[in-house]
Amino acid sequence: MSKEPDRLFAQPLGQVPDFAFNEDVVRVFPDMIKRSVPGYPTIVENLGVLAAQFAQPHTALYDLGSSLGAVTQALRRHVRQDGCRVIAVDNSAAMVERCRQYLTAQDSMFQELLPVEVIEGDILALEFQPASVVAMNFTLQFIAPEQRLALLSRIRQALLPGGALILSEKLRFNDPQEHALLTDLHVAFKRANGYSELEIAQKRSAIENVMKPDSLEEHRERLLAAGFSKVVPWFQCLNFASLIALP
Ligand SMILES: Nc1ncnc2c1ncn2[C@@H]1O[C@H](C[S@+](CC[C@H]([NH3+])C(=O)[O-])CC(=O)[O-])[C@@H](O)[C@H]1O
Ligand SMILES: O=C(O)C(=O)Cc1ccccc1
Repeated sequence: MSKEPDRLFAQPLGQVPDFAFNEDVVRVFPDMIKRSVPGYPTIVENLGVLAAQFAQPHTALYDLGSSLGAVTQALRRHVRQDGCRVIAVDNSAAMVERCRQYLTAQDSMFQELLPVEVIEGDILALEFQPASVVAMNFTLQFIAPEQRLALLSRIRQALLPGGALILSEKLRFNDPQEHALLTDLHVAFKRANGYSELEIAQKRSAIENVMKPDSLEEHRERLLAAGFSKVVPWFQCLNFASLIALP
């Protein structure tokens, strides 16, 4: 894993460009996500444990918006069902290239890992194979809001009985006081992880046009509208949460 620290927003940028998953972000991504998303390491590790409970023999396990493949690596280590394969999908060429390198490194360190395919492509254009596990770890929030229901409906159609969608997202809150409190506490988390006020402010303006969080209520209603039968939150740390949605 690259150990390069995230200083992408440390200098005044004048006009802050919209956030993009480009080569600069790829270089610092492991550090950036760990210092920016409270609970991220816990979510990734437990996602493997959860997935192992839902995986069905001879099915696909998807990691949608796989970035550098942290979730894919957890799936490959934890799932022991016969004949499962992991399909990781990301539309950032820079992410996909580095992800493939990390997975090759994982292959050389562990035996009996699930086979994996990394696809460079848009998850909105993906033809889903029958799947028992679909993980979207902080990816739906980057999909245009008007496309989210259709995507979740297609995931629901691909999911087999006994399977699950595991959906992690940054949340917003309808109650203004709750929203302000958890947003302030997230800023405190970033500060405690060494980000300056300038870094925090510039990152906020970089992501505000490209990342649109929903509330827990919106997620639940949309998942039910997409045909899921049950939505169970299993983790929340400040304004970041992860849900299990059952077909
Ligand atoms: N339409 C799309 N199609 C495919 N990929 C997309 C699309 N839109 C965005 N992405 C990809 O979704 C990923 C979101 S990061 C996921 C972290 C990872 N899951 C992790 O657990 O480490 C979340 C974050 O950085 O907050 C990026 O790699 C984008 O290129
Ligand atoms: O940094 C933030 O404030 C976030 O909300 C999370 C995040 C993490 C990594 C890339 C983009 C957004």
